[in-house]
Amino acid sequence: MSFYDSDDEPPNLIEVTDDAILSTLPDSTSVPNTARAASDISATQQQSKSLSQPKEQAPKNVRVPLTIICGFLGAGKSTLLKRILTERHGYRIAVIMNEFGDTADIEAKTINVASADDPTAENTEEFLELANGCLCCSIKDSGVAAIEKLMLKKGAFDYILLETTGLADPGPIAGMFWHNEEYATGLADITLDGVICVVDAVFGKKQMEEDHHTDDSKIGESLRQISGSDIVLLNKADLVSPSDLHETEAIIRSVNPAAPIYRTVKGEIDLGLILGVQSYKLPPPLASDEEKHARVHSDACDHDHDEEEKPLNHYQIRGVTSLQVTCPALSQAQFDKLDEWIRSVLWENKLPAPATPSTTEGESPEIRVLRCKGAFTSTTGKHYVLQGVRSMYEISELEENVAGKDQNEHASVGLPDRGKIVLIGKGLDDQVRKSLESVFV
Ligand SMILES: Nc1nc2c(ncn2[C@@H]2O[C@H](COP(=O)(O)OP(=O)(O)OP(=O)(O)O)[C@@H](O)[C@H]2O)c(=O)[nH]1
Repeated sequence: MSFYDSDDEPPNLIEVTDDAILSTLPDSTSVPNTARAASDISATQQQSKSLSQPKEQAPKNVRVPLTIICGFLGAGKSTLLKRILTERHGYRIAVIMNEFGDTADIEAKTINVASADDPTAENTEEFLELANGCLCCSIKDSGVAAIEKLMLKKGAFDYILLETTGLADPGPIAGMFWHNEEYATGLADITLDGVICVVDAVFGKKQMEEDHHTDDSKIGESLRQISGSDIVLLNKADLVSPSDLHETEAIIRSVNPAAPIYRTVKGEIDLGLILGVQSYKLPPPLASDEEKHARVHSDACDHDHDEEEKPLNHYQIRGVTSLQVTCPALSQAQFDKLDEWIRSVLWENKLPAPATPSTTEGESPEIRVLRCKGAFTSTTGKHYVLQGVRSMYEISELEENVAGKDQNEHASVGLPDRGKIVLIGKGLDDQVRKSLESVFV
């Protein structure tokens, strides 16, 4: 069946009135219509008209960054979205609010969620003008076809935000956008900037505990969301005590040590920390424990730091664990061994056979890596970044102008003295650590 069979066909643009514009905003009262300049209005009308057919002068060679916003049910995803859309950031943003819940469908690229009996799945596509002068194209549809069709309007917006449902697993969605070269149409024009997970400071810990207690062969959604994220926002920080915040942060960090955690109230955050961060291109912020500790506690930090590093002795998150291994500058042989090791673990879910088999070590448990990141150098002085989502991974050489940047210039840039590899997933025990470390001997 063709992807563009009539049932799957994404909707055409509908003309919108000012009332329609305001009613589609997350909170229409917060966007004063009078704030729009006449020139902005005519620009909007011009854009609206041009939407039904691609603008000929639209730049075709620039990739549009996309940020996925996932997070627990009611954690504050829409609040964050609203905040981004009403900030003066200069981006013209396309927003996709969708029902990307059935991840298997996404992987199969056969999504058609607009089922006749789902009243929320009505196909609408609207073009909005916001008070800050940015344009917002909102697609309340959920198929890949809708995104591809959106990309035909490339040039009308320069950033895409995709808000998933509270139950969505961001991994397959991120994977789809990350390695989209195989798709012939619009998706190839998108570059994945990063995945933000909004965690509810009030219920997040309970949610993770519940997911932790589920069947050990499964991984709960909240843990998948945290493990698949590049940035975590611990939202509703106003509603809980500092010690509760700290405890939730510790759990999040134990699941995903590679993601910076920022405390927020109603999604209030410097947008430079979450948008345009190029998580899949630049070295991950694999800070030392001390630096990570400082970053997590940079603001609203009013608790006793001596209390901080107490282990979580009442429970451990069993569903997902992480493994961090440092590595020296790699020779070509070590580089090849690392590549082979990663392939075995990500593709075959097992450790490669050791060069000298040990009689003391038993069968390795099944390994399931949800996410891996790393940054390291070669003995020839080249810098590399490792990125992986599920079974897909990429080791890319860092451009010299990026590698040479001062660490302070960009939160994500700056190579550690020693390389570091982080794996997040299941079955990452000491045997896996030893096996990975043996690559660097
Ligand atoms: N006190 C407080 N309330 C917040 C904060 N952030 C969001 N809320 C409120 O929490 C409720 C849920 O926020 P939403 O932004 O709708 O959450 P969501 O993640 O989009 O919800 P779903 O789409 O249903 O999963 C709303 O009533 C918000 O006003 C915060 O930082 N502090």
